[in-house]
Amino acid sequence: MADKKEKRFRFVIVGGGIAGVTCVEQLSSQIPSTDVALITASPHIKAVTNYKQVSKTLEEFDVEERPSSVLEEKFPNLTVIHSAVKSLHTQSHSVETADGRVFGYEKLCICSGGRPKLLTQDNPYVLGIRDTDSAQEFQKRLSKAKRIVVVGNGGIALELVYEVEGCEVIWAVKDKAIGNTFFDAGAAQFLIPTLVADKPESAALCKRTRYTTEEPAPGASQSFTADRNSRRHGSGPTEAGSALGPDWHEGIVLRGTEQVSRRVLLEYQCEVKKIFTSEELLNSPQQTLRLENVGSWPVYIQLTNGKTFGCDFVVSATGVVPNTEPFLNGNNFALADDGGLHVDDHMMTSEADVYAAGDVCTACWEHSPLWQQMRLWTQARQMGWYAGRCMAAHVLSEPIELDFCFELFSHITKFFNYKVVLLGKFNGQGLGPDHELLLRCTKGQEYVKVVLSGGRMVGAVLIGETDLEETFENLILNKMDLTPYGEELLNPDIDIEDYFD
Ligand SMILES: Cc1cc2nc3c(=O)[nH]c(=O)nc-3n(C[C@H](O)[C@H](O)[C@H](O)COP(=O)(O)OP(=O)(O)OC[C@H]3O[C@@H](n4cnc5c(N)ncnc54)[C@H](O)[C@@H]3O)c2cc1C
Ligand SMILES: NC(=O)c1ccc[n+]([C@@H]2O[C@H](COP(=O)([O-])OP(=O)(O)OC[C@H]3O[C@@H](n4cnc5c(N)ncnc54)[C@H](O)[C@@H]3O)[C@@H](O)[C@H]2O)c1
Repeated sequence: MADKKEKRFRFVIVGGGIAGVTCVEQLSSQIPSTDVALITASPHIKAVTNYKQVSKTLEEFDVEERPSSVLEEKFPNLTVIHSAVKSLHTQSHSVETADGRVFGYEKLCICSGGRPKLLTQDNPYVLGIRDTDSAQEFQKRLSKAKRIVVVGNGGIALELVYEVEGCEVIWAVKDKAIGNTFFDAGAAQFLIPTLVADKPESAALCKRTRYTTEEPAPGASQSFTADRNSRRHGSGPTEAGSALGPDWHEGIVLRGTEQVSRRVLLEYQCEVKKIFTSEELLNSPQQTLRLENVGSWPVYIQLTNGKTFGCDFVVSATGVVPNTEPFLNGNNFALADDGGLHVDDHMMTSEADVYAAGDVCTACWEHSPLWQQMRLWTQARQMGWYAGRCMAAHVLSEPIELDFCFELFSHITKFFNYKVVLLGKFNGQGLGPDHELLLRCTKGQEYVKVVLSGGRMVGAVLIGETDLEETFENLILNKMDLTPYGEELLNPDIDIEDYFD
């Protein structure tokens, strides 16, 4: 390492995903004369386009994969290096890439993202979905599949069970309701009928009520079948490396071999006990399967509820692990419990002059009472942008305060073809029993849940075209005492926007 010729840059950013690219853009526009290097393992970079600030904290944007030359043309100060960082030497302020080059830095920002946290690492029948390569592999295997098992209850699982057609899906969730990372059991109940046949809804009654949920019994199953006529056709592939994001499935056909359309069997409150091939099963002394099933599937999955399913393959949609490995050896990074690089309120890690942003880091500052970290595209952009600002402020010796975007958690997404907006402590996270829920639900149309604490709105889940996000965001940010309004707050006959004008 000492013999290798080193090229130095003032700023080095690692990772061409949303966090890294946004950080580069921010640095380059704040200090146009400075030299910046973007080192990325992937051949393309991700760019935010059509950015729209929907309200004070809610934002929407598209993400495009672009050749890195587009970024270099825009910022003449920028050099893009296509190679993976193999090691980091914080003492000498340098990184070494897989092709043996060494780059020195004054300030470094690690934006290397995450990778799927698979149920098992070495089983060819267990797939994760992260980037284009893995999405294409999934699509290829699905096109020959009759039955798959999806394990996990977060964003990817929710998207897959809705999108996959022509293949039976066994969906194993460890919770009592679907979608636990994004919403509560009430919202899950609202969404579940969407997995059933696409019948036109009869005129729905709008009702407002206190929050109640009906949970399936432990180990219970539910099955759903739907007819769908629509088909999507493929567009060009995306590059390997960076995480996919909103609407990643829009461009690809997710279809199995069967004529049936969507068919989902839900297994609640169970985890995976064992995954084995048909050969392993035949050779196993304790045979737990009925013999007629043996050999008809390439892989079998045994669940903790005692059921075993044969399938073509298993999708492990069980979260992400931060990509920290190349940076740890020989350094002294503080890591959070989830394996992310510990960052403070200036996006600084515990190593001097090393910052981190996006899925690779864990926000360890004292959070605003209404914000929490989730590994999302929006937060990757916000963190990259703020890290760039902090790095610039530090070299210019300017003061900088935690950005307003970390004041209130907000996320807009789409599940089961419904617009979903999440605000603040949307699931009452960390509030204990000391909170109240108000609910308005119109079957097939909208689900509105408000979380109140001490009479103040602290969170909301809005599903459907509710048009309430901006007003609710204001009510949350203003910390207004809403006790006098009681349940009128969700009265559908009152135009709430005018009400609080
Ligand atoms: C299937 C899927 C669907 C999703 N849908 C949504 C959604 O609807 N909404 C939403 O908000 N979020 C969604 N997400 C999450 C979102 O995509 C991520 O949170 C976000 O992309 C993280 O951005 P990032 O820049 O931190 O990391 P990444 O996008 O993972 O980028 C990391 C970059 O670092 C590079 N890299 C890694 N290691 C090295 C190394 N050693 N040296 C050099 N370069 C390296 C990689 O090549 C890549 O370019 C989804 C994720 C997946 C997988
Ligand atoms: N629309 C969106 O916003 C969207 C869509 C897709 C993905 N994403 C993001 O992409 C990333 C990856 O998605 P994901 O769905 O893999 O992660 P996730 O964090 O959203 O969900 C992981 C799920 O797996 C479950 N789980 C974890 N370990 C398990 C185990 N051993 N057995 C059974 N279940 C287990 C968890 O309880 C959780 O329900 C996440 O950061 C997610 O937020 C977001």
